[in-house]
Amino acid sequence: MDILTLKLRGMSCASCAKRIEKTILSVTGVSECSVNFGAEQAVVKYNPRKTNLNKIQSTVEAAGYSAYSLEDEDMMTGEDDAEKAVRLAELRNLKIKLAVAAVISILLIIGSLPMMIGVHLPFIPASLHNPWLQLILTTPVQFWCGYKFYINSWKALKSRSATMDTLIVLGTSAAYFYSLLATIFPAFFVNQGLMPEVYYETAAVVITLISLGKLLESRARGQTSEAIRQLIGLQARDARVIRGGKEIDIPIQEVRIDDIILVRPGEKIPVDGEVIEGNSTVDESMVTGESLPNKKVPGDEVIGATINKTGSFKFRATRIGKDTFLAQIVQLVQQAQGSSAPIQRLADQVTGWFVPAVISIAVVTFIVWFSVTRNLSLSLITTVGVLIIACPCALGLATPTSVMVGTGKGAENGILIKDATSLEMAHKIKMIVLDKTGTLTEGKPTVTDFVTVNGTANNNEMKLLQLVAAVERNSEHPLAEAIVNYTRSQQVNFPEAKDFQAFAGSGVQGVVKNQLVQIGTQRWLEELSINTSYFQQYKATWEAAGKTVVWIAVEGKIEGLMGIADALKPSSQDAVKALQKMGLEVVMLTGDNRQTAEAIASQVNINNIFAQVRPDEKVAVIKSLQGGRGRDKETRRQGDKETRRNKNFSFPTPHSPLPTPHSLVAMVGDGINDAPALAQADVGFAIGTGTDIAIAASDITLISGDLQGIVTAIKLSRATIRNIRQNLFFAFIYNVAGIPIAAGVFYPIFGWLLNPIIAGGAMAFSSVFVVTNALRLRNFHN
Ligand SMILES: Nc1ncnc2c1ncn2[C@@H]1O[C@H](COP(=O)(O)OP(=O)(O)OP(=O)(O)O)[C@@H](O)[C@H]1O
Ligand SMILES: [Cu+]
Ligand SMILES: [Mg+2]
Repeated sequence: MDILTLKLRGMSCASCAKRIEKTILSVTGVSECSVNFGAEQAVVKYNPRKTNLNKIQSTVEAAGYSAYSLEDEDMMTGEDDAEKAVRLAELRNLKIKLAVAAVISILLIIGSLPMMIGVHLPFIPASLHNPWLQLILTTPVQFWCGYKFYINSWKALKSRSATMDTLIVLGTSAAYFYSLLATIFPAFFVNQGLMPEVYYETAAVVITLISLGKLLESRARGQTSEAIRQLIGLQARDARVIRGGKEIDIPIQEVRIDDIILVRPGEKIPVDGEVIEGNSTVDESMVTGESLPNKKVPGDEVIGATINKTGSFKFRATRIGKDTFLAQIVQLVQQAQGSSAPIQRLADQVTGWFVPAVISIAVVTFIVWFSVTRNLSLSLITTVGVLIIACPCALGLATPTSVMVGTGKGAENGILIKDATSLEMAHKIKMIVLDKTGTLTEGKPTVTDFVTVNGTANNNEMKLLQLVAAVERNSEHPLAEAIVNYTRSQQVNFPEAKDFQAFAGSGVQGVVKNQLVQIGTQRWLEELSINTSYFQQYKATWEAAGKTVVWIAVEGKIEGLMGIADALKPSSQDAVKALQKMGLEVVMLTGDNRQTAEAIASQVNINNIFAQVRPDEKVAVIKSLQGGRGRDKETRRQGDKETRRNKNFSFPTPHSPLPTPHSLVAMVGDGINDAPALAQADVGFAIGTGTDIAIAASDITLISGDLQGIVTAIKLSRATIRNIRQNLFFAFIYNVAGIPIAAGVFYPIFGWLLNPIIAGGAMAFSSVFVVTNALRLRNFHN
């Protein structure tokens, strides 16, 4: 199965999106397709052996739209020049037509003003009231300015469907042709006992207003994808590479992997790479959202599009083109913007049958009015009003535009939201589970204490350290790294270890110089029946200070104890406080010892702790906090399997009673060993520091390690959902209230009727309102 993202053109409203979706799905070999009207994109899942891009494209074209693939190459350059020229020409054309239509509409309104308000206005020339002149004025508006509506509805008709264009064409044509008959054969109407009234201004003004609405809407919609444009704009244009011993400036597209690139102070770093010479500080805020500049020394990674501050350095390019960190962010945000939120489902269902329903209502309106009143004009006016006001375009725009602005805003703050579903879920979170190491703490532990049973005589201390480091060198656990670094700093060389084994969440073992060395938790060593009744005082003091205590046994006997400290992130305290203030239950989940966990937890004011939880048990903890709920996504199933395999799992008791487990649970982890738990959680936040991010398992990635990002993400989600609700409410109310008024349901009671001109204005501005409201989200800040 391949996945393809298509850029679409020619859609006029949400029912077009539905139609394209159906069209693409009808292609054999396509299994899934979702079209996003706001982003003008389609995501297609297809079997490459049964179909291809060309076939899909030509099917879309046959339905009257155009589609082209978002090629990897263009992704970073945005639309190409030819594409842009076409769009600008179209825009100019639209503006000219609009200007013509507006001038004519004003003349027509002036001409029919005396009739409308029933007063004779001497300064208005009588000729403007002449139906023949009005006919001459209106005809170009109807067929030249309104040409697009005819074309679009004809295309829709050909594939046996109807869109908002159909409604506009039906409504305005009814007004136009009725007036035409009344102009040519007034006698016919008089004979029937009817006034030969004309409604030219209705047709012309409706077309003008809707065109104006479209123009404003497309302009506003252009701004919703501003975040992407800004991201792409961050890219450097060229790079100074060293080739053949010479420094040359080349465009960034020509940079190859392993090129050596020179960066001077104040310059943009062109691509991703690794520093090989020199050092500097780099402002990475545009990508990570983290405001403090980062120090860079040889061996450190640099990210393309970030800005070099103080020093000059050389680096080796490791990722270019679409593989760079920035390109991946752009791609991710684009995908998220194109996805649809569950909250949109209802609106989608409604728009699916909206147009046919409206046409039926219009027909019924006409029949009822005509048979009751025998008044052709009144029947016509109500029918046209229904056709015009009932357009569901605002409904189709309500969610996608807010999602686009919301996800873009996230990216601006260093928060990558995977899809609209995650964005929506985040506002419902009731409980948030924080991993300790690497999430609340820096994840860069250092050995602070080391004691041995036999004291320091005979260099005994260093000999033990040698054994420990020999084993730990084989482990990739952060604690192991701390121990190895400590050993190196003591200038101790260490031998090879044999039979290395790691026990997740417990410790490691290996054979060094024919001795079995075991390093890990007290619990584990006790399980191995090793007497751990030593060092009670040290253990208690270190743990109370929030240090991790690591036990060392050689040949089944305790020989030493290490205290390892991992500093709290500066942001942790405030972030936890903010989360609690938002009404969230904050829980800590860690593999570390209870006392250590408690010490850390008390520093940040967390009361609910799950300690000594093995990595494979974390999924089960999350699941039980969710009330044993299973999840539907594929990744979540993976998590379930994980727990089932672990049959002996007994649920660890939390420190204090937790609230009833039913709420939505979010998990925050460093994204590597916490992956299954992140996938199990309703919303998984991955802490991705630098370029080292595990986006796959999480729903939201915080590019910098700052926990404040969680607060921002939840606030952003809440703001977005509020915005969507406003939009949906407005869009629904507008249609729900507008249709009966236009149909004249209230006419007999209150004398309410909706002039089609007002209906046209309301319809045109409903979508402008929705998009403008979504753009308000751009002002979001936490
Ligand atoms: N390589 C190792 N060397 C020494 N001790 C280890 C090692 N691996 C695990 N341990 C012990 O097992 C405990 C649990 O490890 P685990 O990886 O599950 O959690 P953690 O990284 O300490 O905390 P968190 O769950 O918050 O990330 C550690 O606190 C440590 O005491
Ligand atoms: Cu519409
Ligand atoms: Mg860990």
